[in-house]
Amino acid sequence: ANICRLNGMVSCGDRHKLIYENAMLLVELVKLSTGSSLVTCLLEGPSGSGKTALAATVGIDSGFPFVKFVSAETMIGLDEQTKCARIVKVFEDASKYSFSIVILDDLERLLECAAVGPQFSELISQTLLDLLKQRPPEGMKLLVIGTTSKVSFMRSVGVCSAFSFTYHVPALKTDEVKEVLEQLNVFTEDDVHAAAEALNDMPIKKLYMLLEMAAQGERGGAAEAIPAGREKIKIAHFYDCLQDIVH
Ligand SMILES: Nc1ncnc2c1ncn2[C@@H]1O[C@H](COP(=O)(O)OP(=O)(O)OP(=O)(O)O)[C@@H](O)[C@H]1O
Repeated sequence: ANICRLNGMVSCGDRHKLIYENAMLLVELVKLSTGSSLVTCLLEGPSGSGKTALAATVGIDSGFPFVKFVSAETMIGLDEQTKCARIVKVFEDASKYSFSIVILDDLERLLECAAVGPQFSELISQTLLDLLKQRPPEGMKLLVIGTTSKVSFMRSVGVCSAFSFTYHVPALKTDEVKEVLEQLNVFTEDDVHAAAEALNDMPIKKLYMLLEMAAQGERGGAAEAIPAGREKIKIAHFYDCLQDIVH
């Protein structure tokens, strides 16, 4: 059992909520458009800020019959041509449905190229740029959501401007951290405030890592007690863990 899995999605403040709402408006835009339509949206922000989770949530909540992730993880070891073919195939599959979402997860990793020479694949970036411009066949409606933590790199290779909307998914500020901690209920009421005060500019992934560490307890004993809600994280131990991750 761990804290992250037990709690599912938590709300992490108005800024994240607004991005979700905007993205859901794009879903509506795609739905209500007449003829064919292609809407593209880029979620950029620091590593671990929750971009993938947000894109996945929009995919699920859209109710669209075709929602597919394109991610580098499923293409490890493939050559450029094969990767391109895989990506193109996903878009072809999408066009068989009236309403589709394609999530291009972690664009910088999709563009990575193992071969020596340039650090990214021109072939893959050109393929993506073409797909982001290509109008789907008549009657097909497609929303493409890209995610990246390397926005300036994406800008330099022209990928940013290929998306019609861009949203910045931020790391969490103190009050947003507090909102998350309150939902997770891993501190006593007194300690929630103190713990949140110690954290600012924290990507949600890092926050979870820190909490998992702290939940292990000083002697590694309380691994089950805290996720199960039987015990709370001790604030002194939490501060120690925080020291460990910042240094
Ligand atoms: N609202 C949320 N509620 C609960 N967990 C979340 C939430 N948002 C993100 N997470 C969790 O935080 C971790 C990081 O999120 P995610 O992978 O979406 O970030 P990312 O910005 O895509 O990261 P990267 O830049 O490394 O690809 C994941 O384990 C995810 O499940």
